[in-house]
Amino acid sequence: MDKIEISLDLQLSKQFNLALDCVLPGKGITGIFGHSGSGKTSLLRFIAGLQPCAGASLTVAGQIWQQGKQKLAVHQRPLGYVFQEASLFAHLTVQGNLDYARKRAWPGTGIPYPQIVELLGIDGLLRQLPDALSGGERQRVAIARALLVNPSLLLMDEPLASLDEKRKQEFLPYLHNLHQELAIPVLYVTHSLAELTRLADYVLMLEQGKLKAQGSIAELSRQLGLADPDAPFCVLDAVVTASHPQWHLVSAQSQSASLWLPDSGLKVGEPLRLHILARDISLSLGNHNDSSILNRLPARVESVNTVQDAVMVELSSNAGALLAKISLRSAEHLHLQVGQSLFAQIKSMALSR
Ligand SMILES: Nc1ncnc2c1ncn2[C@@H]1O[C@H](COP(=O)(O)OP(=O)(O)OP(=O)(O)O)[C@@H](O)[C@H]1O
Repeated sequence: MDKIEISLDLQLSKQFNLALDCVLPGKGITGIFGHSGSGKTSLLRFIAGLQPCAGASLTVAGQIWQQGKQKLAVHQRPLGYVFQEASLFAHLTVQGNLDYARKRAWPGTGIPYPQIVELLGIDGLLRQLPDALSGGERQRVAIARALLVNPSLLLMDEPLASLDEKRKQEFLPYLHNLHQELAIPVLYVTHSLAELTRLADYVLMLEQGKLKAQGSIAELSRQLGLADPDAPFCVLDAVVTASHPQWHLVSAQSQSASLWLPDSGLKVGEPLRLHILARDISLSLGNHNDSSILNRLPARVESVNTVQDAVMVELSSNAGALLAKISLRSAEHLHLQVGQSLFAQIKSMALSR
């Protein structure tokens, strides 16, 4: 019931066909990820009702948006849409833009207005005109406006694309905070792995209009981590379990493993998404407790692949799937083989959010 069910076969041009049959979670952020031209925006446009597709079907949280001849028009779909560039009304102040959305809100209880304003940090901008805002501020207002219509589904098409790297980093915490509060699903289009692994709970990977993979970030961790040739990584979800102020460290639980990591003002109970570079994981045949490395996880070698001048080792551990990048020399020295048991070592200082 509480899901998004999509089935479409859309011939957009002679060369491009978007064909999908999938069920997405009815809560949390689903990242729609793929290279340029893979069909991400076309999928959002179909969901919004902007891209017609005969014979397709779409159900959102039990409500049929399209099936057979039945089809809700664009204005009948309770959704919010945030585009790459914020499309605010230039003649209205920020307050005016927000009021416009509030007057058109769908019935039901969404996040209350004062909380939306606070979560997106736009309280000080309400009297300004859109032209006086920075790109990041405009996008925050655009998100607030999209939420104020009390949507059942929020569509975001590369909302950070127009921001420079510094502004993106400033913006991400707002999305992160919002994520904690939102009860509705968000479909978030991006081709940035960093954004995806930081924000998404679930991923739909597209390739040339077809579904390449779908699953939780943890399930697709290896596939996603290997997709970044410059800095392969793995992702672990953890929860802070204890604080150790005397060492400026916290303990966090990831599946059944306990990890040490730097205390950057983290609270006990706080969920974390750890992004670990493959080059920050070393391997050892024994459990060397005489080293400075605090995190030593028993692991099993799942695959060993030589990639250019290094060796990528996929591992399973009681913290989740790991990826280690080691030298050819080290791989030879350890006689690495699939099925081998060893220890994955991760410096606490290498564990960052
Ligand atoms: N209305 C249309 N008519 C014909 N072809 C279209 C139409 N809309 C999109 N396409 C084609 O469909 C393909 C997918 O486009 P789409 O914009 O959905 O990809 P994308 O993954 O969002 O790309 P990007 O990341 O570059 O925005 C492209 O080859 C595009 O040229």
